[in-house]
Amino acid sequence: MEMQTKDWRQEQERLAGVRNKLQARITELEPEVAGLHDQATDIRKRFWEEVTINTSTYEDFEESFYTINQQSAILAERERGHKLLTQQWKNMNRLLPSPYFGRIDFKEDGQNHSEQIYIGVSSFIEEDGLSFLIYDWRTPIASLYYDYSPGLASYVTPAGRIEGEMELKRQYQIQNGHIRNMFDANETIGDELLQQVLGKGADSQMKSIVATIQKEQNAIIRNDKSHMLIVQGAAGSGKTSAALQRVAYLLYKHRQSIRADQIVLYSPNPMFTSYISTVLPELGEENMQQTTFQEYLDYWLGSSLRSEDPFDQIEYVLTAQGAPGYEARLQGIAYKASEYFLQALQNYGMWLGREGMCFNSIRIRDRNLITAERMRAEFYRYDRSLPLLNRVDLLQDWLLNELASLERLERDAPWVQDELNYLDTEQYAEVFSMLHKDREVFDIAEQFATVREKMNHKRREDEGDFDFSRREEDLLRSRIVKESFIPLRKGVKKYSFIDVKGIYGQLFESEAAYREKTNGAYIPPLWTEICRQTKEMLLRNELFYEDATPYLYVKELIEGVRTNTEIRYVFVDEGQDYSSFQYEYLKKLFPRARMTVLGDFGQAIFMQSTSLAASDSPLVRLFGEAETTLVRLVRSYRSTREIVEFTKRMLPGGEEIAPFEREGPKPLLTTLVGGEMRDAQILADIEALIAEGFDSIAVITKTAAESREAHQSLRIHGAEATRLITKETQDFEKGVMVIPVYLAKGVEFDAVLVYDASPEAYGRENERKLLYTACTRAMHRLHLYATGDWSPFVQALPAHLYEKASY
Ligand SMILES: Nc1ncnc2c1ncn2[C@@H]1O[C@H](COP(=O)(O)OP(=O)(O)OP(=O)(O)O)[C@@H](O)[C@H]1O
Repeated sequence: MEMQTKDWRQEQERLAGVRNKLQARITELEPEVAGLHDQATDIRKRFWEEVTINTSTYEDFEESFYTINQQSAILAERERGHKLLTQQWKNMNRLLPSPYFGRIDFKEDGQNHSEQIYIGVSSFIEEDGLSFLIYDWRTPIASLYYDYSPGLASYVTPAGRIEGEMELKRQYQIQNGHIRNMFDANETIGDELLQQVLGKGADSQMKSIVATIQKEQNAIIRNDKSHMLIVQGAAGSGKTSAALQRVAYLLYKHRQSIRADQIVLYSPNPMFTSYISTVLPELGEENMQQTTFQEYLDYWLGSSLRSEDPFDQIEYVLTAQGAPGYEARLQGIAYKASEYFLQALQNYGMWLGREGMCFNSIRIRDRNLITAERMRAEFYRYDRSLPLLNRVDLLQDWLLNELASLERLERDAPWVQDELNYLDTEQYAEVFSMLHKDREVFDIAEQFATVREKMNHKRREDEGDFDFSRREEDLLRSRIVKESFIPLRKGVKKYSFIDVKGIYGQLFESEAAYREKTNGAYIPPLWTEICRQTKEMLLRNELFYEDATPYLYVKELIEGVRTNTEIRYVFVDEGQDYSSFQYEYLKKLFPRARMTVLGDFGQAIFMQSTSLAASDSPLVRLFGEAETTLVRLVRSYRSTREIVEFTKRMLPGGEEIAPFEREGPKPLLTTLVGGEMRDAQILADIEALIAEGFDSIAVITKTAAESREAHQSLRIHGAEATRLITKETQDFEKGVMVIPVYLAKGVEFDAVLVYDASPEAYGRENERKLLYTACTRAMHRLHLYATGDWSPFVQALPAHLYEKASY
């Protein structure tokens, strides 16, 4: 929209005015911020010099205690003040180059003039403490900016809904204190600023979308009602962006009660973690905790068992077709992620309550101290109505008692005698001096003994005496035995007497046994082979990825559930890639947390995927319908209209996906006569893309194996600078890279080159979503290559959606 010059001038003047005030406040705060900092460090340094600890009398002690308390109270007060001021100071500095990005003029019903609301990344209030020069984007009134076009509008405050009329909505691009651009929005004109933002190139770091949050995204960001918020959103619809804005919103809204480390976000891989790590700091907030499910599994499984990671699992699924046992493994993956299996394990828990618990004998020096049989007998003696957990605790107490009495008996065991004989003089000396110390410590007894010695004119027992050496030996024996019982006791406390591996393993003995133990659970057809594979892994102290969560589930069924009550919000990104099992798990792990799950079933490329949106989705059942809100995002912001039109046709049900209006060339399908030709052509295309100014370019392959080959062969053809991305890659950088599709999830590139779009690569139904995921990583350009036929998912697309080339 054309802007009146008068408006421009006024806006420039206001901007200059606000910036002056910001600058003034910064200058004002500067010495205080610096001074406070000095003071605080100063006090901390002198802290222990000023308080002398005097404990000779009780009053002195009280006095010192009081001084310490007082000092630390002053310190805490100063530090609190310091933190607040520093925060303010930082906010002002962040505002200075670009104080705001939006403005609305709002006339509240019943008022006769409208108020100008300028919106920025944090609030800035006049010296008088009353008028807002800038409103934080998270304030209630700022939601008007995101939710409405000019016209009737309303927003919700803690006191109720405020209605009125929005007379103006204006967007600004302000850089280094200058207005670069200004747009007025009305019903017909879309989001100009968004148009501009989306036209730019991909970055190695995700950016905040605070200035252009869309209405449907705003609903996600500000949702504070449900226990479970599920977002099913098309590729590029801003799920991750909205999630991060939501974290910032929650931190603001609940700033009195929630810290950043009480929010945890599950990411698909470490590279993704680095990709999104700058968004919150950019918004002036601290980062939430970030982790992956794998990290958690590894932590709790400890060193006793090694779990495969999800990337090795998917690599197997994608590359091992035709290998013996392949079909069974696939069935196993699906089954072990299902609610059938969850139910089966719950039933198994009941069964274990009646029979079949497995224990590890407690052994000392290749000898059974307490056998598994004894434990089992003891265990099933307890009241059967008690839950498994409580009986395990009873058994634990019993074991600790048993150990105590066995320890006494053990002192006379032959091996202890052997050890005694091998003790060196140093160890003897140590015990000897211990015995003497004993004597000095009990100095009343010592004095008494001395007196008695004098009275009786009799020398008392000493080193040379028989009794003394017996005591010495006793002490040595008990020390030797104690040493070797410490680990046993520790083990019992950590439940290592429970044979979880055996308990999990015995589920996979035979079909009939499984049926019996799980109360007639559903069994997949290739069960016998699934059993064989599972047991083979267990024998090597390994677990398939699909077994890891169920294994922990069984472990906790018996040992009790681990919980973290600190965490208040859990975010799961790429939520379609988690099994119902894993969700069940997260729910238990964080009993006081609300959950936000974001994902796209269209990109469900792992076998254990969960549908997020279906009415019978296990996710909805997790907290129940009443506690769950489901939001769908269908507008795709990442890719140009041409790319979205192309990709959405690959998905059944993809019709509902709507592109944001941004134009570019159609996807290009290049057919080549051979692999050599392909590599040469890909290199030429990369050169051309770089010349066009694109600097984030990804050659996407189906598997890691294919990535390695492609990378190798592209290098041979001259692409030295190309980077190979593997599951170990920690940082996301710009440039040209080769990457397997399952690692490219969640990130985006200026240009995507699908290395091999043949039927061999993407032919089976479960490969459809892989191809879709690969293609939807592209923002501006999409190229596909094939050396023979095209994948059926490409062939099925109408020809007007792409260009063709062949060499
Ligand atoms: N409101 C918005 N304003 C500006 N940019 C946006 C907005 N929403 C989304 N985007 C941009 O669209 C792109 C895709 O966003 P994002 O990665 O959050 O989508 P996603 O739904 O998580 O995608 P995927 O499912 O493919 O991982 C990003 O570049 C993001 O900055």
